[in-house]
This record gives sequence, structure tokens and C-alpha cells, in this order.
Amino acid sequence: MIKKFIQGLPKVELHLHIEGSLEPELMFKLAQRNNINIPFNDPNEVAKAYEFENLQSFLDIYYQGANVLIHEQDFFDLTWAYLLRCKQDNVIHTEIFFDPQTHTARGIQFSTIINGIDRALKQAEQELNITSNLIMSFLRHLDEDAAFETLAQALQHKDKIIAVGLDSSEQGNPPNKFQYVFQQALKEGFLTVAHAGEEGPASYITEALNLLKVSRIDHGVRCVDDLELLEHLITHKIALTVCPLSNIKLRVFEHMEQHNIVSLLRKNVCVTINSDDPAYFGGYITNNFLAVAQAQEMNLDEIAQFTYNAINASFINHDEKIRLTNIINAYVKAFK
Ligand SMILES: Nc1ncnc2[nH]cnc12
Ligand SMILES: [Zn+2]
Repeated sequence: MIKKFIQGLPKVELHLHIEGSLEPELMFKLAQRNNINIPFNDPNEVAKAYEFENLQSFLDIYYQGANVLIHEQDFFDLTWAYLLRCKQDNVIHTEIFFDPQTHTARGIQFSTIINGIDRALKQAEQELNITSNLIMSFLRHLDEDAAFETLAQALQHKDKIIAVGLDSSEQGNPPNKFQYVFQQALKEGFLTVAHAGEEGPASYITEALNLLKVSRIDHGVRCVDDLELLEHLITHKIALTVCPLSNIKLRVFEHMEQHNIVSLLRKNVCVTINSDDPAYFGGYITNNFLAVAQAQEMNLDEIAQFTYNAINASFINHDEKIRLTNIINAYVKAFK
């Protein structure tokens, strides 16, 4: 019954890297189409290579996979494939990241990337009834000057980007490294988010809140190491976009039974369930819900609360939040 409830539940995703939705089959297709060499013989071999020790061992393979993305149509195809998966999973709204520097470093134009992604998002609103927002993420292993350059490129596409974010290798690359570029992004009217407290310490979460003025924290599971911070998150309703299967694959937690997301939910932290890089971590959003529910017993109201939290933490306007909340209310009522 729980499984059926989760499958049918309308969902909102807030933490998805579009490059992380590149399935091995599409990677192969694009490699052939663009004449790019990849170090695998077939899609099965790719999937077998996805055994990770930590965040860095994943990132090394993830950036390599992105090399097959060259033309605007490639970025469209990548995004469209993800949106079709969203439809299957009953996702009604999604806020996705893209990493422009992964591509501009290879000579791909910023406009090629964003126009392909944006075209798919607009088509999904028309044809699939899925709304979306796009978040541009800076790579934190690069320096702040490179982030400033990327921000300058984004200014021509302000209408397509709602927020800036911060991702890639967390440890040793604290939020304070990017405080001036985030200040500038805020001045330009972008909202801000940041990956913090995934592998890095709770102090990175505090820094992201204080220096980068983030509206929500991506991952943030290490917040439990600082009780004052935990209280702050609860009082100020600051959302964490948690990615359960990612956390297991990257060994943030050893087993799903030990994951702290359900305990955080019961402490009234605004936690949400997301898929991060589903092509690499073995599951889209429904599978993330199922994996948590299989490992830790929850009732239907607790499961639905993840979606209510995601609606509240999303970057849609008040009227849209009410519209989506009513959709969930109707689903929960009909199911019971
Ligand atoms: N889980 C993750 N953490 C940091 N950077 C990422 N880029 C893609 N997935 C990421
Ligand atoms: Zn992420």
C-alpha cells in the first residue's frame, strides 16, 4: 500500500543535476552522433563502472560522461529524457541544476547549453504539464574569478535562470571562497542555494547561510553535528534538499537504515527527497522515496510531508504553491 501511495504521489524535485541524468544509453548514442571516444564498449560496461568510494570518485566519472554533450540538441535531448522520467514518476514541478563550467571549459558556448535545456523545459510545461525552474551552479573546485566569468555570461539569460548554486568537491572548498560572486549574483536579482554539509562539516552550512544568503541548503545532512544550527534550521524553516540514494552510493551513510532524513522530518526540519544524479546513483525520485520507506517505517502523512515541504521550499510563487498543495491534498484524501 505504501508503495502504491508513493508511486502515485505527485512530487516536487528540488535537487537534480541535469548532467547527472545522462543515462548510459544516451551517453552512447551521443558519443556516436558526435564522434566522441568514451572508455567503454557498451552501456552495460558504463553502469558497472558506477561504484564510488566518495564524492570525488563519482565526480571524476561524472565530468567525463558530460564530454558527449556538444550541440544544443544534445542538451535538449538530455533534458527531455529527464522530463519524460519525471512524467512517469508523477513529478509536477522540478528545479534543476546545470553546471555551465563543465561545458564552457571544453569550448561549448554558454548559449548552446542553456538554450537546449530551456527549450526542453518550456516544451515540458506545454506537453507534459510539468513546471520548472533552472539553477546555475558554480563549480567550487575552480576559483572565484571563474565563477564571476560564468555569472557575466549568465546575465544575457537572466530570464531563464532563477538562482545560482554551488556544487562539486566540497571538502577544502568552503562557501566563503565564493562570497563575493554570490553577493554580486544577489545584487543581479538571482536567488542563491549551495551544496553544504554533504561530506563537509556543519560549519559549511552555517557559512552558506550567513555569507551566501542561501534560501535552502542542498544535502545538509551534517547539520546534526551542530545543535544550535539545527534549531536555526527548524525555527527559520530552512529547507534541506536531501538525496538518499546519492548519500548511500557516495558513502555519506553506510546503510539507508542509518540515514537521518526521517529523524530530521520528525524534528520538524523542512527536509525533502530528491534524486541528485539519478543515472549514476540507481534511481529517480520515486525510487528515492521507496528506498527510504523500505528502510524506515513511515505513515502516509509523513511521506506526503516530504512533498509539502518541497512545495514550500520551491521558488514558485504563492498562488502556484497553493495550486500544488491542493493537488497533494486531493491525492492524499482520495488514497485514504
Ligand atoms: N552530490 C553532489 N555533490 C556535489 N557536487 C555534485 N555535482 C553533481 N552531484 C553532486
Ligand atoms: Zn547535488
